[in-house]
Amino acid sequence: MLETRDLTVRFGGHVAVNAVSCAFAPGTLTAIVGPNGAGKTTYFNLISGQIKVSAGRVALNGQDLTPLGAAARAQAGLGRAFQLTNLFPQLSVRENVRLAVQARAGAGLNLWRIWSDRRDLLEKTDRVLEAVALADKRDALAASLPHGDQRKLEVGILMALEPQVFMFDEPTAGMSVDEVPVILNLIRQLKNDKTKTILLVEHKMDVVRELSDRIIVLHNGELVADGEPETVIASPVVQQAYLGISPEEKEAV
Ligand SMILES: Nc1ncnc2c1ncn2[C@@H]1O[C@H](COP(=O)(O)OP(=O)(O)OP(=O)(O)O)[C@@H](O)[C@H]1O
Repeated sequence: MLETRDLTVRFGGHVAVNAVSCAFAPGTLTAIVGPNGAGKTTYFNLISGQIKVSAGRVALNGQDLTPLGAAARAQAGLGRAFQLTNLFPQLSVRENVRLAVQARAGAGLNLWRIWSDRRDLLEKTDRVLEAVALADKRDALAASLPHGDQRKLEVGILMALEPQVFMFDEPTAGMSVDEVPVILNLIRQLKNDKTKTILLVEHKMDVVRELSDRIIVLHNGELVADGEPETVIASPVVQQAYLGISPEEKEAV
């Protein structure tokens, strides 16, 4: 169970995330929605350890992660897709995944190690490449891939690391229409696993509606709604705060 308790961060006088308490169970996908500037990415940054909290705590399976930096939190089981910064651009697609598989297996990050004795790790690398639909591009340099393929590779790296918690911040941003379903399928596969905790920041409501078991809404840094997707989407607070229409206007439409 991932939990945030009274999680708060202030930037100068501005409270970007304000006392957010929430728990996320394994086997669930929670979408985090809210208008621009609501604090969604900042909430993610506080959870994954990219920024320090002003107050409150983050815990995973009862372990207090708050004092830990981002790397230690990743070790503890938090996995976040980082808009391509996880990639090694000058390595091939396969080597990128292979290093993640190797790291997960505790085999270290030595690219030159002889791999023939670890057939299981090579097989896992190939399984991940199949899963992210990059098997036919395995020998291409990561840097040479189109944007959508780089995002898929990043998800593959994350899958190879097998974190307990997967955090996706607008995973389909900048993708072409035909690439979007591949990423959504991957997230669906992770969800079907039933053991992973998945958090998704997403603006596209159709994606949110389709994938999520639960939606939480942030507005001005505060948690203002939390519940089943249909109920939350229909709630006045979302109609007003997120979609920008008041219930009266909606009547008129
Ligand atoms: N490092 C920072 N220093 C100062 N202010 C910041 C910092 N990071 C975020 N903010 C402010 O905190 C607020 C929340 O920003 P955040 O990026 O978390 O919102 P968001 O909900 O993810 O928005 P979007 O949907 O546009 O990505 C904004 O007002 C933003 O300007």
